Amino acid sequence: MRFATVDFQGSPRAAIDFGSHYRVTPFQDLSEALRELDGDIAALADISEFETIDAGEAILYATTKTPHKIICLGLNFTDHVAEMLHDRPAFPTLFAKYALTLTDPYAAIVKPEASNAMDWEVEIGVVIGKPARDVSLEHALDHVAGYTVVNDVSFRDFQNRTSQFLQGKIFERTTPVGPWLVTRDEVDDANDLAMTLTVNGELMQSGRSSQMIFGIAETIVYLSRILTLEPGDLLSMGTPSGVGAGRTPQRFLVPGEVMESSVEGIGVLTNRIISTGSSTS
Ligand SMILES: NC(=O)N[C@@H](O)C(=O)O
Repeated sequence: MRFATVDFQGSPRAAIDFGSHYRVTPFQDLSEALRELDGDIAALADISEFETIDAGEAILYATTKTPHKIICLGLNFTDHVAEMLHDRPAFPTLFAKYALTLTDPYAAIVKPEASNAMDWEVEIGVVIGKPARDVSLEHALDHVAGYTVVNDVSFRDFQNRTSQFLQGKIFERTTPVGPWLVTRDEVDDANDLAMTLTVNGELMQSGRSSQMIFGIAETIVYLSRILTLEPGDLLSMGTPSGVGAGRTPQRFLVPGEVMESSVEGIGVLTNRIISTGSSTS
């Protein structure tokens, strides 16, 4: 099944994708729906109270607009570790983002005046279903509601100011998520999906999630030793090689450019970079 957060009469709503139309539920987004349904995404389809909107008219918002936690892995693809001149990490390199950092799958993204090193990173997003605490590798994927696409847009000049990534990863409304949440049964093996990113149609990143150093189940086990992963939380699994900072000469995004971030079997994000003061709609 495929789910999305869509606009309904001006506000976001969790919805089920029925191809020609969306069935719109009372929940404000998929994270809230998962929290209210104890992580059982399939139960969303049984909600009796709903409206419908034509798929052609649907405006899609960030799949998860209100996650309690957004936990990201850095340096999790062997070729990206190499291009960034880092050593292979012994443990997952973690950083967080805030809900205010997230934006919609087709939104224009404002290039902040403060940064001149805006970069792209296509990633697989994992949306948590059932709460996960101290889970085993065998059962780890049972806690996954589904997958989505994330572009971990990064600001290298801020990111490299200190040993911590955070300040280069949390600029307001710069991380698109979506277009859909695709349930596990629809994805053959999320640990072996093709991932690409283009800028103005030029291929920048082309990798497979099979290059991940820490896989999805392993990461859930690792994090669940630290804290409870709650329904609607978003994990972002890291990016393959081909980022702007890894190139010679380095290349960064400027207003007018368009990124397309795609993950096989899940979807494509399309985002134009605009300058401050331009309208985002
Ligand atoms: N370099 C860098 O920030 N990379 C991470 O975000 C990543 O590996 O995904």
